[in-house]
Amino acid sequence: MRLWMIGCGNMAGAMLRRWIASGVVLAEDVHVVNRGNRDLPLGVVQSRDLPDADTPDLVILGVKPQQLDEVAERYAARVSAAPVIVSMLAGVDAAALGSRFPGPEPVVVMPNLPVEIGQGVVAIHAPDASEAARARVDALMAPLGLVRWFDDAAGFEAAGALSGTGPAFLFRFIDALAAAGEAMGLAPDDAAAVAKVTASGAAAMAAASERSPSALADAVASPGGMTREGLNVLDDQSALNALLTRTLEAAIHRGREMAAERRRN
Ligand SMILES: NC(=O)C1=CN([C@@H]2O[C@H](COP(=O)(O)OP(=O)(O)OC[C@H]3O[C@@H](n4cnc5c(N)ncnc54)[C@H](OP(=O)(O)O)[C@@H]3O)[C@@H](O)[C@H]2O)C=CC1
Ligand SMILES: O=C(O)[C@@H]1CCC=N1
Repeated sequence: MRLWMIGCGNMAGAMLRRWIASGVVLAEDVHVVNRGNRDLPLGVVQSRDLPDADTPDLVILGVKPQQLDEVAERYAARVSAAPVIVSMLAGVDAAALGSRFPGPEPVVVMPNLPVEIGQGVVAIHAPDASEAARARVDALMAPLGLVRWFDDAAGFEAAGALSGTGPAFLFRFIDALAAAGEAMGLAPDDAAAVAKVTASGAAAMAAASERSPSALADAVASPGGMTREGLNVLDDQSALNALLTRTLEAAIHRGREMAAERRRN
């Protein structure tokens, strides 16, 4: 599959590394346009402009949402013959994408960083996409992890916010566990190592188990033991649930503000 990638930083770079590692894309079939060269897989061409070669099978947009108009102005005509353009820009819906890039079918995705190891989530919203566009996007996204199409905008917004931002919240949780360990007297290195492996082991178990995370928590909490006392703190007045609901609400609120900014422009 031949790709042109306009903007390839943290997120698009993570996707690209997985595409190449999985073999779904060959490095020599990828042309990246960034403002400066990045550390990308060997064989990927990087430049400051799109090539004059034939149009690719897919164009991937990986710049920041605030850069949408700048890159549309510069590249819309050049990509107009491509069959599909995929945007990962938060707060940029299919209408905002399609109006700036006439020609290709617009597909909006919200990936997350663990796609780099094939354990990410890619939420996709493109209710009007043709079967051919869906098949092409599915083939590309399959090696990244869980791929879910949401035909309703609300479902896509909620799933995209949860999966797209979620890794950052979990990374914070790991740090908070380590900090709590330090507060109990652990050396920083020990606290960080123990917190990381505790998190990765528990996450892997939750993903693989037929038991729910709640049932697994109960399995850790021996009756009358230590864990239950700790869970009682987290569960008191649904403290953790309330905190995460507020967290996700704040992220979604910002996504809506960004979407409104793109509509105004
Ligand atoms: N980070 C994440 O976990 C997620 C991010 N996203 C979305 O991904 C997008 C990128 O975010 P992220 O990867 O974090 O940001 P980065 O800043 O890491 O990546 C942006 C990339 O765009 C390039 N760029 C900027 N301006 C231009 C231009 N005019 N022409 C060509 N390339 C340009 C930058 O190049 P240079 O470095 O040379 O300036 C950089 O490589 C955002 O829209 C965000 O909403 C979506 C889901 C998750
Ligand atoms: O923070 C952001 O805006 C992007 C979208 C989801 C994750 N990162």
